Amino acid sequence: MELRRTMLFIPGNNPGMLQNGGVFGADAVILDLEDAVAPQEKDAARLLVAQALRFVDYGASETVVRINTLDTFGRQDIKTIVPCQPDALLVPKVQCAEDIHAVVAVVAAAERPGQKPVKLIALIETPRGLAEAQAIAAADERVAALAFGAEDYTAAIGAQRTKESQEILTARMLLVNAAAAAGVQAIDTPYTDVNDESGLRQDAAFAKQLGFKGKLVINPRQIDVIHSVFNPSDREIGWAQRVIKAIRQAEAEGSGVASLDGKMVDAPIVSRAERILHLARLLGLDKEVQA
Ligand SMILES: CC(C)(COP(=O)(O)OP(=O)(O)OC[C@H]1O[C@@H](n2cnc3c(N)ncnc32)[C@H](O)[C@@H]1OP(=O)(O)O)[C@@H](O)C(=O)NCCC(=O)NCCSC(=O)C[C@@](O)(CC(=O)O)C(=O)O
Ligand SMILES: [Mg+2]
Repeated sequence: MELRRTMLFIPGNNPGMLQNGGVFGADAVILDLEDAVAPQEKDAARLLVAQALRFVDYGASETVVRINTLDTFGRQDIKTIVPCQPDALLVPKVQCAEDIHAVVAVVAAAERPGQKPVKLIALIETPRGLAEAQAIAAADERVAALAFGAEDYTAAIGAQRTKESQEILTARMLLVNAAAAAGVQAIDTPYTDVNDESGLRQDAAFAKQLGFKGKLVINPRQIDVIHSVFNPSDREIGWAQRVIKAIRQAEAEGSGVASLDGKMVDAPIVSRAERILHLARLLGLDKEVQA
């Protein structure tokens, strides 16, 4: 499982930001050729991003490039970018499984022999894309995650965007379900007020509660806040360890159900605890913790 707690957008036409983007510790950097770049700057940005992939050290961050749609600049983006070996492409405004098939065909033709296959992350930000999200997620084995773009989505459905975000609750839940049904990750929309740390913390905590595995990020100051939310807390790790202990003891006594703090522990609780411990191990947080 890839860690994608934070995926930092870096405008593809900003050499300074492209140069420094690796130092912030985001799980992924998204070098953006789409909406952060004006049409007259697309060609220059594409070359800058290609150079960045070759020469900038993004450390442990997954390298992702947001391409344009195939009916605009996307084909040229793929031809130039894929040979520079990004880990993944973020495909915007995906409407249906056929959009993924079309991108896969262009990507496969652009890959060099022996190159590690480039993964795809589908950005779901249109009403049709949301309606088809499960088919999109299952369209090809390259699809590793669905990401949600709430600004384009709410604009398209004519909803008013609010801090409370009630208007995107259903969309968020549908997206998490579609991703889970296809066995891929769900990544939440960016929080656009970069100066509102407590709002970001609340928003990220709610996204985690809904089942998202991380968030798109627009500013480096948002990264630590989001990591602290998506990292399992000592309390969660301690609870998970006690769940595993309790179920092992019950199994040794011939039962598949245990009791912990007066609450039933059975298979789904155990699998939640195992997911927490798996994430804790990935993050090196799997020390003995007392809840
Ligand atoms: C928001 C703001 C203007 C704030 O500026 P500020 O100046 O207040 O930032 P400060 O914090 O003061 O910066 C302190 C230092 O960090 C550096 N620094 C800042 N941001 C950095 C960064 N991202 N990467 C590397 N470095 C960075 C900066 O250069 C400075 O470095 P230095 O001068 O050396 O000290 C700035 O962050 C920014 O431009 N973000 C990227 C915005 C963007 O990419 N949007 C498009 C993608 S979203 C999207 O498309 C979603 C969606 O698809 C969703 C949907 O559909 O719903 C859609 O369509 O909307
Ligand atoms: Mg968008």
